[in-house]
Amino acid sequence: MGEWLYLVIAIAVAGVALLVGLLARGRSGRSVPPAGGTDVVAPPSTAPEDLDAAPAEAAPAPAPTAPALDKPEGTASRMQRLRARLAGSQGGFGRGLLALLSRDKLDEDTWESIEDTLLTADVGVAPTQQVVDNLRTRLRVEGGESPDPRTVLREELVELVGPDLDRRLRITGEDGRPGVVLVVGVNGSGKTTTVGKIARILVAEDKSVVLGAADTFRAAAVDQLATWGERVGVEVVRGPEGGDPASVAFDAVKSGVDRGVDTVIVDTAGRLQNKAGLMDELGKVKRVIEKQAPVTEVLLVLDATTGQNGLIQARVFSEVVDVTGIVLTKLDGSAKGGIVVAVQRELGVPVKLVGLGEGPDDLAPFDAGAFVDALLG
Ligand SMILES: Nc1nc2c(ncn2[C@@H]2O[C@H](COP(=O)(O)OP(=O)(O)OP(=O)(O)O)[C@@H](O)[C@H]2O)c(=O)[nH]1
Repeated sequence: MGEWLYLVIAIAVAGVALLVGLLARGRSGRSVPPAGGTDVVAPPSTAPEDLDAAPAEAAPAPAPTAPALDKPEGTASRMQRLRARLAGSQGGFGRGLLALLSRDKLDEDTWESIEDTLLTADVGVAPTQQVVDNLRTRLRVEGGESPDPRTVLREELVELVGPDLDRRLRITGEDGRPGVVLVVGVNGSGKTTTVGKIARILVAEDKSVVLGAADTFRAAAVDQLATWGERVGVEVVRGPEGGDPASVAFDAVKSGVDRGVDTVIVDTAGRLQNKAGLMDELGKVKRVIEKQAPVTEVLLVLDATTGQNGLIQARVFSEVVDVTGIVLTKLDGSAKGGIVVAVQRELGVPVKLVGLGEGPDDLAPFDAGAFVDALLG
């Protein structure tokens, strides 16, 4: 009798289990168990138009968080976009040269037009003469097949721009200390904007950065830099308005050293009232910084639209500080890309970065081949 009772109970339990199993299967509509044997249940099938609808049971409200940070544009898309912009602003100059060189007959009038085109693009007198002489020699048809003007022009322009110059930014320090980038240049050349843009490039490359707002002369510049920093979560060290720029620079580099960041970038004031004043101020900023860590890069920011005037300013700055690289800004607003050649010759320092717009990611490393390709379209 006892055995019978056990048997009946066992059959009843098995029956209930089977029924529950069938019901569950019917509800989920699934015929295959989730792969991997986990207990993750696939979400109920949702019609596409329902995807945006809020779920019936709202998720708990997110805890208040810090303001969302900007995600700086990645290198590949930035470069592609800016190359197109460079071609847009400089293409006329390059394509104009190519059209002249592609004429059936290269007479004296044509050579004169080629020379004028180079001079108008701010290449400078001596480099223009040199490139015209080389083109004349190489494109002289001496029987046989005539050389391809595009290939010859490309090679000559790349050579003019300097394919072998070391254009790497020295943003890394030694002995565990940060790299220190000092950014100098006249008012309005785009220093503060450039400091912000470089910070974004570094953040996009997962580098840690501190900014020093040592342009204490102009309160707006300090606020402007603070905004650039906030947008990408970078610390900006600032001092009182009209305070000592060297002291802000010192504090910024100290903070960078203490926090063990990769790079400190210091923005400076651009007053050019007289050379002695500038020398005193920038000299002091550099000396004071170097109590903490060596300055690894001094970038001179030059506005490409200022032509010969810009070159004179560049010379004054290079006499005051040991410039190691040039940032040519506003190339988007000037068809005079030849200034790259002129300024490199003038200072003996490579152009390392070019500014191609007011957007936060409109700064690109300079590359001779890519630049000439953009000129030729
Ligand atoms: N179109 C264009 N505008 C730029 C570029 N770089 C900077 N600018 C603009 O130039 C103006 C001046 O830039 P700032 O960064 O304030 O110049 P600054 O040298 O720091 O000026 P001070 O603080 O007065 O010394 C701003 O309106 C920038 O948006 C560029 O590459 N292209």
